[in-house]
Amino acid sequence: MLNPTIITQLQAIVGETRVKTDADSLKTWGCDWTKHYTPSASAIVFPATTEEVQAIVKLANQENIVLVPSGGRTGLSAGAVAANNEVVISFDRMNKIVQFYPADRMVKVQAGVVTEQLQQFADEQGLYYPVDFASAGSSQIGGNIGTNAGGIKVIKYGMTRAWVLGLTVVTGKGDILHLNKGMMKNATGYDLRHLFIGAEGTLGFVTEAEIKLERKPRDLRVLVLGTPDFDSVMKILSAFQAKLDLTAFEFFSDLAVQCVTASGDVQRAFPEATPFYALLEFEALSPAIEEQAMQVFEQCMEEGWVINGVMSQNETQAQNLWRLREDISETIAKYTPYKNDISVLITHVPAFIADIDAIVQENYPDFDIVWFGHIGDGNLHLNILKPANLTKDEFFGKCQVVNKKVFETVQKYNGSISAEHGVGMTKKPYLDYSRSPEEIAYLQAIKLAFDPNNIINRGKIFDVK
Ligand SMILES: O=C(O)CC[C@@H](O)C(=O)O
Ligand SMILES: [Zn+2]
Repeated sequence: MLNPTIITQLQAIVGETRVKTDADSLKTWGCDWTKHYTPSASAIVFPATTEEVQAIVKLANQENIVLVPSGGRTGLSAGAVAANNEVVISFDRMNKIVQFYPADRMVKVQAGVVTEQLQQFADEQGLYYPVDFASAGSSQIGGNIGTNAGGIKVIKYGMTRAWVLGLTVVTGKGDILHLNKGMMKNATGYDLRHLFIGAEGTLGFVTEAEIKLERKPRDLRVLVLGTPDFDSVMKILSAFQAKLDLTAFEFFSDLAVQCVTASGDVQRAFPEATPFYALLEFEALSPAIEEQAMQVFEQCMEEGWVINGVMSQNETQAQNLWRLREDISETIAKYTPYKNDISVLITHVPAFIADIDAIVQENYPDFDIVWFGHIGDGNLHLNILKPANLTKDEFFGKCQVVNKKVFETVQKYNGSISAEHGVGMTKKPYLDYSRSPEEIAYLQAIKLAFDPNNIINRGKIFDVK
């Protein structure tokens, strides 16, 4: 329970109606999509400017109040969950496009701008914001920056980091910093902007960002190829990459397709089921490129790597094929899945998957496993579905035991325990499988340099003394 005088002080900063303490609001803004924790926020505050955020941070330092940043609440690692009576700072009101710089192909936005809103703005200018994922309709740019969000176009366009040219932040100390100010070139020492990207809001609040835009892709074609086994998926990747510049390369298993098509409004790519599918996309900039793609497709069929496949003939078909991949996460949510978001070098993917498969077969003989992911980037999403006869706690307990083996394998291949969803609270106990003790000590020192009283997003990624 928050002291009523603090509520009054928060209201004095943001306005009386901009502080919510009713049960519904505490529940809604106190959590993200993670199902592991019970939200327990003490208040939700909706600032409208960087200066208001600064005033809140200064008050929090004086009164020792812990703050949790909240964007579109689509996170999957509990990075934006308030489970310990924290005050949540929501960016819902900071949703304006601030300024467009056509000569720089850049736009300055507030942190609460929704990803899709930015994509649409870019489109209206004849340009393109390439970071894309299924939750683009809800996720906010500030949250994307916090997790260095990836998604379905990383193979060509990189992660969110590649598109952030500048940041305005309020540090945990309450200082406003303008980092890199949108410049392409700036060789003046440490680039603090990059520390805030992927920091999951532990160093301070991102309030505005300068975002680079790109030329629009043209004549995109989507191919879905059914494969007899996982190894064929990687052979298909090499065959296509040798001849074409891909804008996406994803994979998923037939169980994923069963879950998506069960929803009723998405069709299979072709009638017969195959164990795995590769989805790839490229720009058919000329008939020769399209011809080249068909040749590789035929070569893959001759090699036995592809059993069946289709190529989109129009935009609607392309969208339907994409939905087979993009709808997976949402359609499996009802099974309370235990999620892994792991990555290794592409070189190691075949051996890594074989090891993970052996662990899964031995330890989860009775559980349904949905395999999918951005395998062209070496990123696998492993989702274990909860059997109806187990409670959530029993199920997560069992998965956590097996998780140790999964993460030992990640470590064996020098991989990451979180490729794109972040560490938050769910992956915090496993951080040392990907980061050395020396590295974690530097991270903790950096955290305390920006947030000496440990006011912002306390207990996320790692603990500090
Ligand atoms: O739900 C998941 O495990 C992955 C969600 C998202 O990163 C995706 O690639 O669809
Ligand atoms: Zn993903």
